[in-house]
Amino acid sequence: MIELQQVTKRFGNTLAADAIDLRINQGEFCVLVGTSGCGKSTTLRMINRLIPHSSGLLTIEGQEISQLDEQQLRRRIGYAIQSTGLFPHWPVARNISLVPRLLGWSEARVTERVEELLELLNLPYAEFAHKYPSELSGGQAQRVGVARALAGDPDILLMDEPFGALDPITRETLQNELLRIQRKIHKTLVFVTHDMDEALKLASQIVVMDQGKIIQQASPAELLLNPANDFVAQLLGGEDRGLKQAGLLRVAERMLPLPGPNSLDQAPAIQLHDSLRQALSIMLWHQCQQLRVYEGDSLVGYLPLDRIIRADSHV
Ligand SMILES: Nc1ncnc2c1ncn2[C@@H]1O[C@H](COP(=O)(O)OP(=O)(O)OP(=O)(O)O)[C@@H](O)[C@H]1O
Repeated sequence: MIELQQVTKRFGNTLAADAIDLRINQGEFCVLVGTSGCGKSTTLRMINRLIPHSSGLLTIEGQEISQLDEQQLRRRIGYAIQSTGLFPHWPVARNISLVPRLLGWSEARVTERVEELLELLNLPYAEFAHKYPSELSGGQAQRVGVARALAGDPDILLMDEPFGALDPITRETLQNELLRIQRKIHKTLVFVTHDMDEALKLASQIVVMDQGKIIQQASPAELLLNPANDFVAQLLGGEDRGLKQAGLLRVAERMLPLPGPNSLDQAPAIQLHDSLRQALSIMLWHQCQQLRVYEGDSLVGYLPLDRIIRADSHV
């Protein structure tokens, strides 16, 4: 668990972090979100001591981080940033192996780890291990950055706008991959973004910041239902909130059993795990009011428009 108690950071007269109280449990995907200059990056960087906090208590598993040695910090906390920070004159494999080497792992263990991580990030070893960062696309470089942050098998992964510079499609792909990876490795993730949609998609807990302070901490669903004030509501997109909420709900939650054989032959299809927002979009596009719901190749039910709008509607 990461715990910040009354943690403050001053840069001269600027209060970049103002008495932050925050507790991030093991396995949590915590996203810090807010407008530019609100103190997200400062808060993140205090956790790996890149920025020393001015006052307050900042502990990891109960240990004040100022008491941890450099080696322990490096082992326990991975860090990925937007510009990737890859060394341009080192090939991918060497970039990824930086922390394991610093930790004194054997050559065989380092190689095994690099292979494992490239596979996890969907970068085939034979194709990518020997490439230089300049030979990678933005999305591939970002994957290598994430692989490098995970290399020492840290308990905690800090990510500062890692997908901020990518085009929307690559960005979405990497968001999905990060969710897939997190389901597999179950680290404690602290992720900074100014993009509320990204926060809603990724987070188990969202921390909204403004002017160095935490304004609200809640799950995506709670935040959408009960924004603490107008500022949070505005960050959530005002009247778009309904659509964003639909983006968090799965078709599975509203689907109904099939009314009878062949009764829906003409209806477009959707997958059980897709969102109600996707369902609504398909209905608008096809100008229809019901969809056939599939789990893989199997037809498992149907979703009428009324059930998107009201959970208690039985049509
Ligand atoms: N090294 C520094 N020296 C002086 N002031 C700083 C320093 N780093 C950050 N600040 C100030 O602290 C405040 C918070 O900055 P921070 O980078 O944490 O914000 P942010 O929310 O991450 O913003 P962005 O999304 O634009 O990166 C800002 O007012 C910034 O100007």
